[in-house]
Order: sequence, then structure tokens, then C-alpha cells
Amino acid sequence: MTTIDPSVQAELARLRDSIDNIDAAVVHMLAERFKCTQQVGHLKAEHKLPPADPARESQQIDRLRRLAESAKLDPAFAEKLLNFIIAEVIRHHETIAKSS
Ligand SMILES: C=C(O[C@@H]1C=C(C(=O)O)C=C[C@H]1O)C(=O)O
Repeated sequence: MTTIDPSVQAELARLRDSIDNIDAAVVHMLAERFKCTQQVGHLKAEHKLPPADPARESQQIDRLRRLAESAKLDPAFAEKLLNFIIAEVIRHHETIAKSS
């Protein structure tokens, strides 16, 4: 088994504590975002609007890429992440539309 220097162990534990806090914040923020998008899904279904809005999505992608650049986060990664989330939201909206 590898022995880890106690000071390295302490630094690793400190960083992992922060990572755990950040992951918890991400989960809570995503939960809030999905609460909003669910409401948008119901509004769209009530008013017979399509589940996806590609014009809105491209505005969001442009904005997120700019934010990522200024935060020194890879803009391609930010775009992939947003597309992944949006695809799930659209799936929810399609389900809401079918069931209403
Ligand atoms: C939430 C909406 O529905 C869809 C999901 C989006 C999102 O998750 O940000 C953006 C555009 C739409 O394709 C919306 O139209 O605002």
C-alpha cells in the first residue's frame, strides 16, 4: 500500500472538502434550474408552444461561452454541458406536452 505524507494527506482532504461543497452547490443549482424549466414546460404545453426554442438556445450558448472564457473555463466544455442539460429539459417538455 502507498504511504502518503501527512501534510499531503491533509491538503488532499482540504481540497476534497471544497470539491464536495462545490458538487453539493451544483446539485442544488441544477435542482432549482429544473424547477424553473418544468414551469416553462407547463406554460408551453398550455399555450401549445414547441418544447424546444433553438433561437433561445443559441443565445444561451453564446453567452455561456463568453462567461466561460472570462472565468478561464474551456468554452467547448461549457457548451457541451449546457447542450446536455438542455437536451434533458426538452425531453421533459415533450413528456409534459404528451401528457397534457
Ligand atoms: C427552458 C426552455 O426550453 C428549452 C430549454 C432551454 C434551457 O434549458 O435553457 C432553452 C430553450 C428551450 O429549447 C425555454 O424555452 O426557455
